[in-house]
Amino acid sequence: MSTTIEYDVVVIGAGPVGENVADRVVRGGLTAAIVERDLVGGECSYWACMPTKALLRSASALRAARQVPGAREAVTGDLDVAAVLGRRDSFASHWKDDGQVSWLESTGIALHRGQGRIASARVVEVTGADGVTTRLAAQHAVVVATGSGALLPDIPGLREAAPWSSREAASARSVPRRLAIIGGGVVAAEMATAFAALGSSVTMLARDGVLPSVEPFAGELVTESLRAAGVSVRVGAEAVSVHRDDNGTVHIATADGGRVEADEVLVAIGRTPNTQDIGLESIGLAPGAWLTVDDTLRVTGGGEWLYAAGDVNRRVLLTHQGKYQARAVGDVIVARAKGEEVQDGRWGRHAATADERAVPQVVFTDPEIASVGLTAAAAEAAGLRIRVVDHDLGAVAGSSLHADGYRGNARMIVDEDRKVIVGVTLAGPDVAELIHAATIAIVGEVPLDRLWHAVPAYPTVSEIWLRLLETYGR
Ligand SMILES: Cc1cc2nc3c(=O)[nH]c(=O)nc-3n(C[C@H](O)[C@H](O)[C@H](O)COP(=O)(O)OP(=O)(O)OC[C@H]3O[C@@H](n4cnc5c(N)ncnc54)[C@H](O)[C@@H]3O)c2cc1C
Ligand SMILES: NC(=O)c1ccc[n+]([C@@H]2O[C@H](COP(=O)([O-])OP(=O)(O)OC[C@H]3O[C@@H](n4cnc5c(N)ncnc54)[C@H](O)[C@@H]3O)[C@@H](O)[C@H]2O)c1
Repeated sequence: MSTTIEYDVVVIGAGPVGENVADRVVRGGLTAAIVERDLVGGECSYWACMPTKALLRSASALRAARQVPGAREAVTGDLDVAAVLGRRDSFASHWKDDGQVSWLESTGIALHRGQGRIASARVVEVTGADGVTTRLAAQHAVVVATGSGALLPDIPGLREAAPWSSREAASARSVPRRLAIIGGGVVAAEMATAFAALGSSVTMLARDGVLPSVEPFAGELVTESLRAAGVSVRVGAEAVSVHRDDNGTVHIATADGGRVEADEVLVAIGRTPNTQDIGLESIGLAPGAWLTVDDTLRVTGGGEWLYAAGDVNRRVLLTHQGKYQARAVGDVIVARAKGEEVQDGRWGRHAATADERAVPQVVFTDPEIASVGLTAAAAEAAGLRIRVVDHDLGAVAGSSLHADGYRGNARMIVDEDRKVIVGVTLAGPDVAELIHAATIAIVGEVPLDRLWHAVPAYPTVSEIWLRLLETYGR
């Protein structure tokens, strides 16, 4: 055991969230160390957001070109799979973290490589690959930003069949001829889209439906388009046993008596927190559990020095929202350390208020699903008196120009008591870039009367805003 190194703040986990926490802390004038056992940059950079979106982007560009006469005629071939995988490799930085390490160096954040474990209040021990343990003492705070890993269900034979998690899908070196996917959520839908476009024969076992947490019309559009792309979407099918035979073929049996054969099976049924081996037991918390936090990201029952941000607190499992939490937690640690005022009220600088009801997400399927805030079902469950306003996204001038046969739908949820928007879902080609306008309307609680004065440019797809307001009525 070496001597103890002291910092103001110690962050465990150098994913996008941990990096941003450390950055805010250092910008605020404190010293910070970050502990990472794998690659600096985390899941998002190497095995999640970036490589998966790179896998999807080429097919999406090809589809877009094929929907516009003139461009369509210029597209004469299919996807170049090797080029797609090559571009993906570069977006995953070839699974090397030199770039991110240089950034850490430039900001003055100290990096300690190894498994970080809380040893006692304010103390983190880091065990490196060489077995040497370094002790870090945090003057003000320890922030757990260890993220999440893929959840594996207890299906007989599944583990022995060496299934893919999202990691193997995102970093695949080749495209399996047949790919089975257990799950129907975001990872399953995106990877079915990507691998079908890359040439796999894909079967999706969507026990609870396709994208069950988005507005139903959006899930239906994606299901329809996956089927049109040749994906066998089996809604309601539950895998009950899995077996990989000596030839490498995976056999899956479903509860309804169905059978699926594949070369690889991807499991995408949600996440589990990376808290199994971070020393939580040393401070009386349960290993393996999600960490519950207050709005300033302080861990419930963890002592005033312990915070958790990003996937590990289960508030929202998305990079941008985790980074938003990181800004709040970094700033609140600095404020508390300096004895400055803590602004933890609703929408205060140090509170992650948007996590509750203003979270944007884009699912990069065909069509894209962009949403923010509440769905109609969620708003009703929350007891709001709402009006649901739907409009055909393909019926605005900008959409018809954007692509021939543009198909899509838009839904706006209005809180009738406050006359503000509390949810928006857009389903259609290239809607990703439209969603921020909705996020601003929701976070700003812009009254509908005022939104009439936010005039969308003609002829853009954004004219959907005007159509939604007209449908609602003035
Ligand atoms: C396939 C897939 C695609 C996704 N696509 C998107 C997307 O398009 N957009 C989006 O917003 N979100 C997306 N997400 C979600 C996104 O990846 C996560 O929300 C994000 O990575 C969370 O960041 P984080 O920093 O909390 O955790 P992570 O990125 O998981 O980083 C945690 C880091 O902590 C390290 N660590 C863990 N335990 C220890 C320890 N004890 N000691 C030292 N280091 C440790 C890990 O090695 C890791 O580097 C996707 C997720 C998946 C699975
Ligand atoms: N574009 C993006 O923003 C993006 C892309 C990928 C992942 N992510 C994030 O990563 C996280 C993980 O994604 P995910 O798809 O693994 O989880 P998810 O929560 O989106 O979907 C999991 C799905 O699996 C189903 N399921 C649960 N247990 C099952 C079982 N035993 N058998 C069959 N189905 C089962 C659930 O009903 C759910 O539909 C999500 O929270 C998501 O927000 C985001």
